[in-house]
Amino acid sequence: MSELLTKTAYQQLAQGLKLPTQAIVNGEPYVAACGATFSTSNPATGEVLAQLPACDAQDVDVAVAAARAAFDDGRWSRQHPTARKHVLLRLAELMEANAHELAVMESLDSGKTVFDTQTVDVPETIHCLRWHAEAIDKIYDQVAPASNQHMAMVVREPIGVVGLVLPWNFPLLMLAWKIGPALAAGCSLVVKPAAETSLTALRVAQLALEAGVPAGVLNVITGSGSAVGEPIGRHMDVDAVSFTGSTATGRRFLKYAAESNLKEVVLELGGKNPCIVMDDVTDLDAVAAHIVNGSFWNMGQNCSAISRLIVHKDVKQALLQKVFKLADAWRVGDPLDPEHRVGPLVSPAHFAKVKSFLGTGEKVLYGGKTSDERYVEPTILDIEHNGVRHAREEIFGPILAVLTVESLQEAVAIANDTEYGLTASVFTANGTRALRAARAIKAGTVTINAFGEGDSTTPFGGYKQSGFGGRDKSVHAHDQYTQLKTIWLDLTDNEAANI
Ligand SMILES: NC(=O)C1=CN([C@@H]2O[C@H](COP(=O)(O)OP(=O)(O)OC[C@H]3O[C@@H](n4cnc5c(N)ncnc54)[C@H](OP(=O)(O)O)[C@@H]3O)[C@@H](O)[C@H]2O)C=CC1
Ligand SMILES: CCCCCC/C=C/C(=O)O
Repeated sequence: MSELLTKTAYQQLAQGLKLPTQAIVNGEPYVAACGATFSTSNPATGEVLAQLPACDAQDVDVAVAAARAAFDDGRWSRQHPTARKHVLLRLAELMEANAHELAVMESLDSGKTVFDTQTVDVPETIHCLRWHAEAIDKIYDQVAPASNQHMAMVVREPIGVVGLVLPWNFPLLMLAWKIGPALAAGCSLVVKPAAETSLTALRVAQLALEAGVPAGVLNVITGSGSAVGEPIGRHMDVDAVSFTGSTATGRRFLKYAAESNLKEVVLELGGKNPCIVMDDVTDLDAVAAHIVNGSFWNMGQNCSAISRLIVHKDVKQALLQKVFKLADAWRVGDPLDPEHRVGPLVSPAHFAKVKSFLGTGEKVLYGGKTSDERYVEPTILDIEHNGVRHAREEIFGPILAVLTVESLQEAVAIANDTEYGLTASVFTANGTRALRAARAIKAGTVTINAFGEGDSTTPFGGYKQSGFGGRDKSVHAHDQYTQLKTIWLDLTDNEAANI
C-alpha cells in the first residue's frame, strides 16, 4: 500500500471521494441537535470540502449517554479480550483495503502531503491499531504477595467512558494512538477531532461499525473546542479525557476536571525540541538527513519536530552545508503531487502565526520565503541565544533555529533551558557522552544518532509542560484507559484449616 501513485491518480481519487457529512453517535449518522453546520476546507486551495455538524453541549450529552449505555451493558467492555482483538484487527484490515482513500482524504483535509499520508500516516495508523489489538490478550493481571490465609488480586478494569480530544496535525495517527489502547481495553469513547480535520476520524468510525465495533462504543462528534471539547472536559459522566494539543488548551482540561468530577486527565502537549550535534560526529550526511526530516516533515507541524539545532562550532558550517543541500530536494507545493514534500500549513490562522516568526531581524541561513499565504518554505535561522522568541516558543512550522555551542555541557544546559520536555536528539560518536546527555536531558524521549519518536513499543509523552498524567503508545498507554482494582480474599475457613 505504501507504493506511491501518480499525481493524476491521486487527483482522480480525490474527485471520486465520498466525504462524510455527519457525526456518528450510537452507531448512526448524527446531525447537531441545533441543526447548525460548519465547513471544512482544503488548506491547499481554500475550497470547501464538506459541511459538518456544529455540535454543542447537548450533543455531547447524547454521545456520552450512548457511550455510557454501551459501557454499562458490557456489549464491548465485557467481551473477551480476544474477541475485541479480532474486531480491531478487522478494522485494521478494512483500513488497509481503503488506504488510498484515507491517504487522499487526510491530505485534502489537512494539507499534509500525500507522500506523507500514504507512506507514514495511514500505514502507521493501521500498525498502531494492530499493535494494541494484539497486545490486549497478552496483558496479565497480578496476584500480590499475601499470607496463606489470604489472596490478593490486582486486576485491571476499563476506566469507562473516555473523551478523546484530538489535534489537526496527525488526525489519523493521533486518533489511533488513543482509540487503539482505549478500545482494546474495553472503554466506550466520545471522540472530538479538530474542527479543521474531522473527515478521517468520521470515516474510521464508519469502518469500525463495519468491522463489528458495537453501536455506542465509538462515537465521533464534530464541532469547535469551546462547543464540544469543553463540555467533554466538564462532563460529569466522562471518566477520563485524553488530549493532544497545545499546552494552553491542555491546562484548561485540568481546570475542567477540577471543576467537575475529577476525571482522569492525560495530556500530550507541545515541545521545543533540541537536537544536539557534537564535533565528533563521523557521518555528517546521515546527521543532516535526520535534521532535515526532523525539522521539516509535516511542515514542522509536529510536537516532536526538531526546532532548536544546538551545534558545536567546529562542525556547524560543514553540517549546515549538507543540510541546505538536502533541504533543496524538499519541493514545496500541491500536496496531492507525490513529488512534493512540503504542503500548505493547516489554516490561514496557523499560517499567520508561523509567518510572524519570519522577517523579525534574525539572520536567515536558508529559505525564509512564503507563498500564496499558505506555504512556508523550509527555513533555517541563526539565533544568537536561547532567550529569543524563536528559541522559546513552539512555532509549529518549518522553521529551525540554530544555536552554536562549544561543549556538551553547554549544549545540555541550553537543551534543558525550556518550559517544554517532549523529545530531544543527540548526535555524537562517543557512546558514553551520548548516554550521559540522554540521562541529563529532561524529555520524555531522547534519541541518539537519530531523530524519531521510537516505535509502537515505546511510550510517548512529555516532561515538564509537555505532558501530564500518562503516555501514548506501548503497553503503558493502556494504563490511562484502565484502572487497578484490588480484590482481597480472606481464605480463613475452620473446616479447611488443615489444608
Ligand atoms: N502537541 C501537539 O501535537 C499540538 C500542538 N499544537 C500547538 O497549539 C497551537 C495552537 O493550535 P490549536 O489548534 O489552537 O491547538 P489546541 O490545543 O487549541 O487544539 C487541540 C484540540 O483542542 C480543542 N480545543 C480548543 N480549545 C478548546 C477548549 N477551550 N476546550 C476544549 N478543547 C479545546 C481543539 O478544537 P478545535 O480546533 O476544533 O476548535 C482541538 O480539537 C499550535 O500552533 C501548536 O503550537 C497544536 C496541535 C497539536
Ligand atoms: C510515525 C510516528 C509519528 C509520530 C508523530 C508524533 C507527533 C505527535 C504530535 O504532534 O502530537
